[in-house]
Amino acid sequence: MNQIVQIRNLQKVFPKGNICIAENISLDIKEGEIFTILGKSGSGKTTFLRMIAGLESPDDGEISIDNNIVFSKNKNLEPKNRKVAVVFQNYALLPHLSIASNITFGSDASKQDLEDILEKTKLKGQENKLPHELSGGQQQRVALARALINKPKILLLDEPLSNIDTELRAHLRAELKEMIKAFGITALFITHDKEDAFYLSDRIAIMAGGNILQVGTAKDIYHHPNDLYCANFLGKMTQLSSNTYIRPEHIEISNDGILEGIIKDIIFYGSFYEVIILSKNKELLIHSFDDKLEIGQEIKYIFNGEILEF
Ligand SMILES: Nc1ncnc2c1ncn2[C@@H]1O[C@H](COP(=O)(O)OP(=O)(O)OP(=O)(O)O)[C@@H](O)[C@H]1O
Repeated sequence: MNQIVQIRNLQKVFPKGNICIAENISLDIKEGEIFTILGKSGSGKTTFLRMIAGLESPDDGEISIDNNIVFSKNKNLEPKNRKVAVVFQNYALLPHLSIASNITFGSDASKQDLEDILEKTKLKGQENKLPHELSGGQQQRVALARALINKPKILLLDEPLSNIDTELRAHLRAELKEMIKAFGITALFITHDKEDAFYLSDRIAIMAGGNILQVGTAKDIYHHPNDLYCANFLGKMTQLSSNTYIRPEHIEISNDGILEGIIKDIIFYGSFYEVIILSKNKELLIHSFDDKLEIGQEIKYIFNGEILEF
């Protein structure tokens, strides 16, 4: 697979407050993949995306898109010359403009381009409506159509799913993935939400304090976190010794177990139970599907998955 975005030694410090926002970041994004930057608020995700888009200047380093250097010591291409398009939080649609005008706003796309994109985003027949007359899913498609009409090489998505209520969010997330994959476009998605990242991404980079801590598939980073920060960020764990940890799904309540404990609490999460076990004065977290367990019950357990060591 071709590398469509190549980032080398990217550095950026905001002088006010001396905030290091990119500390020597190097990474590659492959053609056709959905690549996610996952990090807590303030980790530097938005600034990173803005540097790729050309909306913020790095202090040092190099960015190439589609084999063209768009930023280096001697070069800083305008956003419109970078073959990128940005989908902003809440889509940033213009409320008083028709769907057609929203899609073509600021673009020199032809009538045929508009027709094509309306067709591809299943918005044919909606072009004369105003944004508020469309459903959440349709509004998202307008935002994608507006981004895609200029045929960018990479789609940059700045937390498009935040501030949307849970039910609609799940629907929009599914449609977003379907659309991106149908267009076959490379996408860089930034989010603080682990679930969105796991759902959408081919690969994920974990960002903290302007650093990329780990890059991999969701499975890679969940099962083989590089450090304790990544491990904790991606899911719950029980500490077993000074440097060993285990995920709740890797402890099993079983009569074959040689370790013993007593159930201290059971929390119902809908599709599974989180069971807190007291064993040798230590609390262990277990995820279980067994709906016969009771608080106070004596149980035996085994470790049935990898023990993480840092
Ligand atoms: N123009 C600026 N000047 C000074 N500091 C800035 C500027 N833009 C962002 N920052 C600071 O840089 C840090 C990272 O901001 P950034 O928005 O890139 O992070 P983020 O991970 O996207 O967070 P969020 O999800 O909250 O937007 C924050 O502490 C922010 O206050």
